[in-house]
Amino acid sequence: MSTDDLLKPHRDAIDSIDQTILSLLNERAAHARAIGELKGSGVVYRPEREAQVLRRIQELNGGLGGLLSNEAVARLFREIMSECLAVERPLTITYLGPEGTFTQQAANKHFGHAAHTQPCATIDEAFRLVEARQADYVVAPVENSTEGAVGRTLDLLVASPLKACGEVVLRIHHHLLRKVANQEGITKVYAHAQALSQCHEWLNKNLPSHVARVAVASNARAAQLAAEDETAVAIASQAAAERFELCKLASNIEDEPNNTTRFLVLGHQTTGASGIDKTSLIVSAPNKVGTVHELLHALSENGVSMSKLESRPSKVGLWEYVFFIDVEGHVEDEHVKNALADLQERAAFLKIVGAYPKAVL
Ligand SMILES: O=C(O)C(=O)C[C@]1(C(=O)O)C=C[C@@H](O)C=C1
Repeated sequence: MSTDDLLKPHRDAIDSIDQTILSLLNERAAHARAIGELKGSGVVYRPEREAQVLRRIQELNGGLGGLLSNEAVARLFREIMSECLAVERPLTITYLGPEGTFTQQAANKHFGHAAHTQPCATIDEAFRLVEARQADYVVAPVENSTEGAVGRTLDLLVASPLKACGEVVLRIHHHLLRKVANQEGITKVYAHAQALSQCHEWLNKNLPSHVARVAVASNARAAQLAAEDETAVAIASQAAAERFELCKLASNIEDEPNNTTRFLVLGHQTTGASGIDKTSLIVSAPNKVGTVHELLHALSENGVSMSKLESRPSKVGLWEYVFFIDVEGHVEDEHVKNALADLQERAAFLKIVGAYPKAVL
């Protein structure tokens, strides 16, 4: 028997399975449309339900012991839900552009590719469009595992009326990109300041010292500049390499192999509990000895675990600080509710930025 003959029964089986999958996908989309009609002019995107759907799929997949990894099935169902949601109403997500930034990658990871992503010139503008209801959600970076907090986002969180309804965790890989596929005659390397510092050791070891390091607004902008200048290289993502048709001179050049950025998704809605949630808070303490300890005690006394604590100058009084705190659990959970009530009594200022499902993907 020829190879073609041997392939045939498998391909026939795949054709028939695809037909079944296709009709089931359309059946699923019809239910989504019916749900959308029931929601009327209300909020269509339900992060808590999406997290539950993805977690259930992973649980079912684990039980099946099939060939596909939990990560793979979650990615597939992420896209299925994205298309089903677009049947209800397509979403517009703002982010710090240009196209090809890690934030756009984070937006697509969280909302899938049926959502329309809209690049903005600044994080401020990305927030403003959503605040003015000209877009549905904003995705903004809050912290990087090697670089720490993204100050501008944290400052915007203090004043913005938007609420956090999701988080995205993205592994960051940097590549060295150039218009031509060789290392000769390189005079400068363009990158975002954070990428330059995240690849500092690698650059010291692998590029001659006369190569100038030029910080630009984003890694995608760096890729764009490298596409216009053959003597330049850029540090940027795979997406930027593809978008600007650049050659990859070196892959994964970040010094820290677990380099990860965490993003928040913000919109106008409050999100219900999904079962595995986080709550983001902003707290400021009166300027007295021991108050920070007292604030944190309000959490531990009520059995609430903290997953992040970041402080920044409040910009109001000299030496006054605001604290960005993430806790495990949802504001509707009894122990979190009690901790927040205690915190409210001890803090000069308390803002609940939002409660949202822990990232699944
Ligand atoms: O359950 C809903 O509310 C739906 O709209 C359906 C659905 C889905 O495709 O499963 C789609 C969008 C929502 O964000 C959550 C889930």
